[in-house]
Amino acid sequence: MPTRPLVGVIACRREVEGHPSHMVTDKYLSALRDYGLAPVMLPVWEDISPAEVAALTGRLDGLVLTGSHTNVAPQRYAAERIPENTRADHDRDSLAMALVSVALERDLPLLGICRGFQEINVALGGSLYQAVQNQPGKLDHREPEGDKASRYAPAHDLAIRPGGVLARLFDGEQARVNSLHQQGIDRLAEGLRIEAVAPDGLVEAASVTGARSFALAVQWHPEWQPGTHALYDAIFRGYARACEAHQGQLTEASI
Ligand SMILES: N[C@@H](CCC(=O)NCCCC(=O)O)C(=O)O
Repeated sequence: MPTRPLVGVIACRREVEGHPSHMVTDKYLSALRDYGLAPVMLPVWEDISPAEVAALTGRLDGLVLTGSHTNVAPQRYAAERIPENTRADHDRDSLAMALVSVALERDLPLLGICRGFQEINVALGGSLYQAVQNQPGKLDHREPEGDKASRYAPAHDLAIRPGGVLARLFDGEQARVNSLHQQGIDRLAEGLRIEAVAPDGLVEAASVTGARSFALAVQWHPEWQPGTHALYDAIFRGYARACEAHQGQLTEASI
């Protein structure tokens, strides 16, 4: 019986009922499940060792770096924390940086979402605006008020760059996407290709130049009801195909 590709999903550290915990919100896991994948949560410790990372990822067919209300530590891109930057998760930062290297070294399909997009940029040498709304000429990209349907509703236009990964996945040069982030791409890392921008010029998606597998990261949240949004659906279909291909390679290799 064919097994589903196994996809590692990075956790966040939270306190649950008074206990330190590792968690992933369901929408990431259910979206991966709905597209035929088997998601598994990857726990995060700041002092995780390379051997532990290798053991956690050795059987995976893909990696997903999710969104989170916490922020990548500004020290990781040689910046001082600003007052608007109030939430950190150093345990998550540590594994996220390691997973970017693992994905690219081992051609593991990599999907970054929101904080995950920012992590990939920082891991590859880029930097972030800690409060995009403070930048002259930039929109306020923060999470709107209201119920979840309102918060994850399309919030701004998106211009998709022709000839890239996203343009190959999605037949269209324009879309509208949700927006739930205060931070954003300042200096784009070398080795990343711009795939889409917001009306204010903020980079909203990038791919890893020369990656031999799927390596795409987006600032918005395609895991939110992807079946109702053509662009979100195209991203998850493309990612699932890449994970299936990786699984096939492993299966062939294991014969
Ligand atoms: N904290 C960063 C990234 C924002 C982000 O990932 N938001 C996710 C909200 C919760 C979820 O849907 O997972 C920033 O503010 O830029």
